[in-house]
Amino acid sequence: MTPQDLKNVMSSGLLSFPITDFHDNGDFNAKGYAERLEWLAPFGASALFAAGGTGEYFSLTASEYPQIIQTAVNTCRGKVPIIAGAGGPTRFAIECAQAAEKAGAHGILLMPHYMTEASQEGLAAHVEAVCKSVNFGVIIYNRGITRYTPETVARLCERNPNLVGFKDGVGDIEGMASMFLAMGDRLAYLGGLPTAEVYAAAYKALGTPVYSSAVFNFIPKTAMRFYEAVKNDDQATQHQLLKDFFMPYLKIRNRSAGYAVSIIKAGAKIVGHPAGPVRAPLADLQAEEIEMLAELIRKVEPV
Ligand SMILES: O=C([O-])C(=O)C[C@H](O)[C@@H](O)C(=O)[O-]
Repeated sequence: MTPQDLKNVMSSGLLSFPITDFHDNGDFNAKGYAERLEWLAPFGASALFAAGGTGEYFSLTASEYPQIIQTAVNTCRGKVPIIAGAGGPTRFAIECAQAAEKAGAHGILLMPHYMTEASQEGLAAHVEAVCKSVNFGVIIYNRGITRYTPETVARLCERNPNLVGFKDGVGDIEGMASMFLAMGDRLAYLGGLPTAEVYAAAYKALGTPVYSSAVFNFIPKTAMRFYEAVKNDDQATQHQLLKDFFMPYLKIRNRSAGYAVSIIKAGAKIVGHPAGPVRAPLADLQAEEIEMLAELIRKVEPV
């Protein structure tokens, strides 16, 4: 897939980040992961991000990463494009990006560099080194301490034709509006805040309607229904689902740092597609919280 093709894929539809399956001892469970992707692929997401944030990229080892991406590519070939997470230290991000390209992924989402603060020049050098190490498309991820200004992104785009996408996980409306107005259709934009549904209508009004859904992992039909409601400006359905599901869901998610991922694994288990535990430093939901989540799921997708 060319970088331009990747940009086109990112320009419409609902995208999602599958969780990564682990055995009870924490090892990667390739069979479970393949079964999960087989299950999710037909629900209509326009691309799946393997080993992204919800896929616990930040907890994966260098040796298991290629296996995860290869499993995703092999399982989804001909069904749905696979974009791989890659990030952390520049050289590690390059190793991952090249492994993903070799495995047949369709592009990468360049995750934050972690830990240290960095100047715009430093961030630009990091992104450029990764872009130049591969031929396929690169999407940068605005999140945490990795925050790009429109000037930095404009310079990067001039020098790196394969930089085709910008994913926002910060939620600064002024920042996102400045980026979109400065870069226009040079980039594809993805709203990717934790529980992106809550921001979807606002981002659409800004001119960037595409978002990724983590809840797609366990209520894919509802996630698609919400996406259709946003697409068609059907506020009644959006508000109903926000009231019935998303707002009480946020209350559970906000009980603990890191639950944005743990709650997705809990949801998958509740609907009969368990992916095993999360890895430290995340923690799994408590029994009482799992029961609260199950109750909510029954409201929108009764079995
Ligand atoms: O890696 C990530 O940032 C994500 O997993 C993004 C999520 O899908 C986010 O958009 C959400 O929680 O809906």
